[in-house]
Amino acid sequence: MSNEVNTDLLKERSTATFDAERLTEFIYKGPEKVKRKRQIQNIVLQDKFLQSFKPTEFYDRDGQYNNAVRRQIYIMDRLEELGFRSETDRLNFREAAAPVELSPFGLHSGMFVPTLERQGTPEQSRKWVPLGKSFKMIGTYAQTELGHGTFIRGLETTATFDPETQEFILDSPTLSSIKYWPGNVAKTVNHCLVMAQLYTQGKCHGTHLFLVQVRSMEDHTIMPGLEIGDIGPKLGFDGVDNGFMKFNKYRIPRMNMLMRYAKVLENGDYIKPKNAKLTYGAMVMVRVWIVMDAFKALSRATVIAVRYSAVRRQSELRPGGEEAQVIDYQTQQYKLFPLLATSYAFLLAAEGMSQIYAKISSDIERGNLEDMPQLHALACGLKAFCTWVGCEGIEVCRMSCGGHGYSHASGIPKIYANIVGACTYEGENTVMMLQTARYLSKSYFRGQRGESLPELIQYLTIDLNVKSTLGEDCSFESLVAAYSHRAARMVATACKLQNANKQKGMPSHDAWNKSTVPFIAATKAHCHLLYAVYGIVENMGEFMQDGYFNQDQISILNRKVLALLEDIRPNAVALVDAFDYPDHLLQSCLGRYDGQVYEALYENSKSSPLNNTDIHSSYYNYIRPMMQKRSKSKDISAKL
Ligand SMILES: CCCCCCCCCCCCCCCCCCCCCC(=O)SCCNC(=O)CCNC(=O)[C@H](O)C(C)(C)COP(=O)(O)OP(=O)(O)OC[C@H]1O[C@@H](n2cnc3c(N)ncnc32)[C@H](O)[C@@H]1OP(=O)(O)O
Ligand SMILES: Cc1cc2nc3c(=O)[nH]c(=O)nc-3n(C[C@H](O)[C@H](O)[C@H](O)COP(=O)(O)OP(=O)(O)OC[C@H]3O[C@@H](n4cnc5c(N)ncnc54)[C@H](O)[C@@H]3O)c2cc1C
Repeated sequence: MSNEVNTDLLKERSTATFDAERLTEFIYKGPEKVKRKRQIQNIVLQDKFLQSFKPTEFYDRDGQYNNAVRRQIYIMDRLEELGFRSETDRLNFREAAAPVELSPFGLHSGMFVPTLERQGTPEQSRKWVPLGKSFKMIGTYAQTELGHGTFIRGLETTATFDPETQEFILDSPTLSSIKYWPGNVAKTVNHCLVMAQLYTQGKCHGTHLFLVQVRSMEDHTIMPGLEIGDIGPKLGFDGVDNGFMKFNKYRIPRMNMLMRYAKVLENGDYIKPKNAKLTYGAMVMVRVWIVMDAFKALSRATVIAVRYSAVRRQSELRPGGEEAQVIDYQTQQYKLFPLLATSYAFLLAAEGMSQIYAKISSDIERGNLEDMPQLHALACGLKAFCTWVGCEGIEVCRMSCGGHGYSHASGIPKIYANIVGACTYEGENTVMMLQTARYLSKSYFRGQRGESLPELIQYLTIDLNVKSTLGEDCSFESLVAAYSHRAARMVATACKLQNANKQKGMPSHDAWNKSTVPFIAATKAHCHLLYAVYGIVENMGEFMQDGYFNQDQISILNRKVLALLEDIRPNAVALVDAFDYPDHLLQSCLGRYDGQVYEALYENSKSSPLNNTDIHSSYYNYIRPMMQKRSKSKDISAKL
């Protein structure tokens, strides 16, 4: 490979109107943090073991899982040796060391240990959390069943208290009650946090979490009374062993129920939690993280597509002129620049969401549950919105790289295959949006009654008769007002339909169901408040429906969006460079910093396993016999 940087990319970088390094410092919160991140990434780059892995797509599933376990355990050991204690250092190391591989221990660190910490009594946490943190106990979060994922109240696994033995008996009474999907259940873990219907004194008290040992701590054999296995290949997540698990009257001690909020006493008495939804805390936390995952996935795809578009030349823009960089086509800019802006918006939204989560979750820990519904609504809506928009955007990035985007060598298919799972896991997106919609609906009616609303949704009470004051400058205030107006109008419309349904005599659940399509649209509009001119132009109908904008204003917006493409054009490469994703993190022949994409693609294709031999065994096994048979055939059409 040549060491030179592609001349087009060099030019792009030299003509940027701002210093990309300053923006990188803003993203990572200061020059010292950027320096530290790069140092850590360099440690990974110098590490011979970590660099010895071929791209994951060159391994079969068994190989991918095996490599994932091997690599992740090596990462854990190295983190210990290096003495990295800060969460940021550890995350930077992990991301650099395994940039496109999901960890078979992800749910252990991401859900299992935090849930033990937050949902266990102080005594339970003291006992289990150190075991989890030191990986003496490896666990996961096992909730979903063959028959139910969304509807947690419909889960069928039972945990029946037996006061005689002071145990819970876990059982899978039906086929549909078999746990199905939980990550890392199949081969990796020896413990699970199992969500099951609690029965005591003959009464069901709803779903609760239980710590269940599923494999022997000595030899990893499956505990008697359990059936466990892998669910098979999926769209992505190849390094993750999503599993099934069936309980056959399997006993665990009473104290293995997580009892921070709800309790079962020795005599079988049940003590209710302050709020039954506290058991769902782990899901809320992961939904918040997913917003950051959506940012990472979309921004990586955007870096790849923008850099490649600056290097790729195709067709003549000026008749008879040189072939143009595809980034100079207005249509290409319209595809990619809004995604670049969206990436930045997602980053800020994810950071804002994390701060809100930290504040409200610490209130909850202290027993103040007042803001729980607001946190839930925000996390559900943003998780769904950012994963939907992120996935659509990644697909646009892939297609904007033409044919090469379709190759794994572009790096984009893997980004997509992993993040698209997030539209489903941790709450299917439509269902999540409808949770936010319920919150908006209730808040709208509260606003109508003159009650005060939390700051984020105070816009629901604005006067809908006011028209836009947007002028040539497309001021920030006029844009925010437009989004608020559109969302408020759409929420009001959906609520009015819900009300009209009720007034027709429908029971409230039907009145709700028969207004959920407009509610989803309204909730998307609510989440869309992150956007500016592009979002209006793309959804013009919704902004115009009640004549909020006049014809002149629409023309202003259409002109503005095209002018913005021109403003961004000289800065597009610098704006993606600022994310500061090194090549080994992107794992993309198209998104390389040096832009040497053709050399990289050509080199990469040589490592395809099909190139191990010039003549493939299938020639001897099938093609040659077929040709020999045909050449002996009397059929003249087979003779050349
Ligand atoms: C490669 C390239 C890399 C490059 C790119 C790099 C980027 C990386 C990209 C890749 C990523 C890497 C990551 C790897 C690891 C991932 C592992 C995956 C983990 C997945 C784990 C899971 O997948 S684990 C299972 C999750 N499974 C759910 O998520 C079920 C949803 N289902 C519900 O969540 C409930 O079922 C549902 C609907 C709320 C109703 O709940 P329900 O029926 O009990 O309640 P009701 O309907 O009766 O509601 C009664 C009232 O409670 C309110 N309420 C409900 N919940 C509440 C709450 N939490 N807080 C407050 N309030 C709440 C509700 O809003 C009502 O309020 P109101 O009355 O005011 O209307
Ligand atoms: C990659 C991946 C990893 C996963 N990891 C885990 C894990 O570690 N642990 C775990 O416990 N689970 C895990 N899951 C399972 C996941 O959490 C569930 O699949 C998810 O919650 C969706 O539930 P479901 O499959 O029941 O979908 P369903 O609810 O059956 O969805 C099917 C359709 O019905 C619609 N629908 C359902 N209910 C409603 C409603 N009330 N209103 C309107 N529409 C509705 C949905 O919108 C969807 O279109 C994982 C799933 C995936 C894909």
